[in-house]
Amino acid sequence: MKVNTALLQIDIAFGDPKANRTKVERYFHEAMKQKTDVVVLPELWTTGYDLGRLDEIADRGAEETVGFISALAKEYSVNVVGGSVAKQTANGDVTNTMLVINREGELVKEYSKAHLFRLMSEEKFLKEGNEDGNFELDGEPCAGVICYDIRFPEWIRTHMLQGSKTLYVVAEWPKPRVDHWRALLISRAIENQCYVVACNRVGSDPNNEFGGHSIIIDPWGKVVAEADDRQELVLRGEIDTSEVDTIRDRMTIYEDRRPELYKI
Ligand SMILES: NC(=O)CCC(=O)C(=O)O
Repeated sequence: MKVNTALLQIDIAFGDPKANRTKVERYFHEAMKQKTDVVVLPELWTTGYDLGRLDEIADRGAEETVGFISALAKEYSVNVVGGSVAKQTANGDVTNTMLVINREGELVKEYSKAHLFRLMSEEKFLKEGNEDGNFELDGEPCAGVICYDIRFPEWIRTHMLQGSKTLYVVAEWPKPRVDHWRALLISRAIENQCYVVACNRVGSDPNNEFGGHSIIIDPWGKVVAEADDRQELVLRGEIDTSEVDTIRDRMTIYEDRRPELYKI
């Protein structure tokens, strides 16, 4: 299946959900000028990393964000891997949660970041998730993870063993480690023989400068499209999930695995 993807690589206003929604709406309309099947947003795009003010700015039950994305998805009949937001749960915890919404405007998946990133103090303010990020869009099996999660190849493999062909990654990845970002994403694509569609932010907040380089990688590890490190833009690329089957049939790594030897 051919899937036209559009990644919104944007700067994020620190702790200002209203300003961020206005910007996302603008870029969303821009993206919809061309045929698009899936729109992807970055990590924590409503609040940025303003973790000290989550009491005030986290989205209760993620209801406001789901309503916002759902309206856009329905208006344009497009699937949305809606980045992640700080979601305040019923018991008062806050999770870093990806929201996936289909063309009908239905919430098809919530995935909460499983690996919290201590270098950005996530473990002090956020609760980790314990569920996987598998979902379907237009009948195709996909997986979604959040930023630091890509450093855990066993977590990505756990998803791919369920049959996913496309890995969506949403991120706020700092510039000083952007070489890790590229290398890790290319490795995840090659070792899992899957498409990787990864949306990062640009700009800076009081603590970090972010590295952009949103990227689409094919299941052979070739870069299909890549943004630079500073520009706000819509990065577009077409993926063809039948390529995944071709490569998996030709080089049979899933059949050749020896899980009985692995000690993890
Ligand atoms: N927001 C994040 O999870 C950042 C992860 C990161 O920077 C890394 O190096 O890993």
